[in-house]
Amino acid sequence: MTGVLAVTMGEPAGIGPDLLLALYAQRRERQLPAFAVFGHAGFLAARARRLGFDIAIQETDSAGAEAVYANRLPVIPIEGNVADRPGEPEAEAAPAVIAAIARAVEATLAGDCRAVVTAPIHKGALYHAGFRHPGHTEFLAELSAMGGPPKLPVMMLAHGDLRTVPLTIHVPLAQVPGLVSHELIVATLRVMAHDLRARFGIGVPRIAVAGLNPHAGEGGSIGREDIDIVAPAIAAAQAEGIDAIGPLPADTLFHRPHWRHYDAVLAMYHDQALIPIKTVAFDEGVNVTLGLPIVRTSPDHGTAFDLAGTGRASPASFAAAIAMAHRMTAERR
Ligand SMILES: NC(=O)C1=CN([C@@H]2O[C@H](COP(=O)(O)OP(=O)(O)OC[C@H]3O[C@@H](n4cnc5c(N)ncnc54)[C@H](O)[C@@H]3O)[C@@H](O)[C@H]2O)C=CC1
Ligand SMILES: NCC(=O)COP(=O)(O)O
Repeated sequence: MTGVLAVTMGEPAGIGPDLLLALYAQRRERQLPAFAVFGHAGFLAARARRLGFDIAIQETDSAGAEAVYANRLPVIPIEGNVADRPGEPEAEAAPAVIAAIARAVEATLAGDCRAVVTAPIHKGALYHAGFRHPGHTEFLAELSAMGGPPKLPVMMLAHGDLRTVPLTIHVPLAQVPGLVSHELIVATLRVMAHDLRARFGIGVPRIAVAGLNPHAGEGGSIGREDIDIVAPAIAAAQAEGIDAIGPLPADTLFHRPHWRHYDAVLAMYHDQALIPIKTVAFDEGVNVTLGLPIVRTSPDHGTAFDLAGTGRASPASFAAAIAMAHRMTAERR
């Protein structure tokens, strides 16, 4: 697999543009693989000036980006109304934010780029502008399906050997019990088992499944979902040869000696999965989407409007996302 990594510009009012510019400025000392930014060139130049970066930007296409990268930041131009106003999201920028993601996926599916690394989007700002996907994860699945029915995308947060997956993602907590189903658990375990092998090189991945209820239901006295739904789904996955165990109490599962026995944890909802990673590794955690025909990674943090345009945001998680996308595609170059 040849070419650059496709980095999307993300929410212009957030820290994503600051970080990708900072990483380009530090590309040599960090030994970063070549990347191109799918974004608005004028906006990126303005943000670079604001932050005091002496970065030359060159508009190009995916094929020309690798040759440009050594001396100029390659930008695959996305047109639109994108202003340099840190901390002030504007609905007019939303079409360019969305188009940057769509174009990056298109180029990667076509084999012109190696993988997609997304800068954070502000979900509220995009919903306001009519974006109908909960987040990148579901949008990427739809784009990757190229008009067919989307496959199940699975969100994983990863740092070292701690890897967590939320079964349900951006849904109100009140809806979670109704969404925890036999089919979704088995399908998610299949994707995890497959991609832990294919993307992470783990021969026989061991997956722990967290219970939905406190103490995994305490034998049914604190909710029956773990007995009626989660346990039978794990048994069905085991019958297919997937090394899954549970349901285990979510609070003690993340006690360090415990999670080290597993290659990944399937949690039942967003915060159950993301809090452990963001507690131990907010600076270096990576969000990686499983179940796609392409590699997609992202920093684990969001748009941090409070830091945008200040130069104070840490690029470490973004750098880790780039490094993971590089590792996952390097052996196929
Ligand atoms: N992959 C994506 O597109 C993601 C998008 N988001 C979106 O970001 C928006 C804001 O979300 P929040 O919950 O406020 O989380 P956030 O991660 O943007 O900020 C939480 C706190 O962490 C700090 N922080 C974040 N990144 C940092 C960095 N690189 N260096 C230093 N400090 C940093 C912020 O200043 C803030 O105090 C929401 O719209 C959310 O949906 C959140 C996570 C991922
Ligand atoms: N909390 C994780 C997050 O918001 C990232 O979602 P996505 O945009 O990667 O689907």
